[in-house]
Amino acid sequence: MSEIKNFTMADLAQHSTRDDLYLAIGGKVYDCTTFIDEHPGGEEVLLDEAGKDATESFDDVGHSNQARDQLREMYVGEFKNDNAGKKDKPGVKTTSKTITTAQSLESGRFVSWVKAFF
Ligand code: HEM
Repeated sequence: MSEIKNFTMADLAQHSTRDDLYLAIGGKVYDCTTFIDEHPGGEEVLLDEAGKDATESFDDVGHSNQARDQLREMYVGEFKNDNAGKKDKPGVKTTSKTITTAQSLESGRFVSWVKAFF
C-alpha cells in the first residue's frame, strides 16, 4: 500500500511539462505541478528544471525552512540517480590519457634529439 516509488533519471524526465512537472531535490522526487503558479520565484525557474535534478539550483537560492516544509506535501518518491558517477569518470580518464600521451611525446622527442646529437 504505502510502497515507496523509485524514480530513475529517465522516469523523472517523463514529467517535464507545465501540466506534469516533477523535480528531484536532495534525493527525493516532488510533484510541483500545482505549485508552479504559487512559487514566489516564478514559474520560469521551475520550468527550466522540470524533469531534472534541481538540488543545486534549489540550494543556490538559499530557500527558507518554510520553502523546505512546502516540499513535504509534494513528495512522490525517491530519486535513484542511475547516472551517478558515470558522468565524471570518462572526463577524468581523458585527462590522464592526455597527460600520458603528452608526456610520452615529450620523452620521445627528447630521445630523438639525443640520438640526432650523437
Ligand atoms: C518545489 C520546489 C520549490 C519550492 C517549494 C520553492 C519555494 C520557494 C519559496 C517559499 C520562496 C520564497 C522565499 C523562501 O521562502 O525561501 C522561493 C523563492 C525563490 N525560488 Fe523557489 N522553490 C522551489 C524550487 C525552486 C527552484 C528549482 C528554483 C530554481 C532556481 C527556485 C528559485 C527561486 C528563486 C530565484 C526565489 C527568489 C524569489 C525572490 O526572492 O524574488 N525555486 N521559492
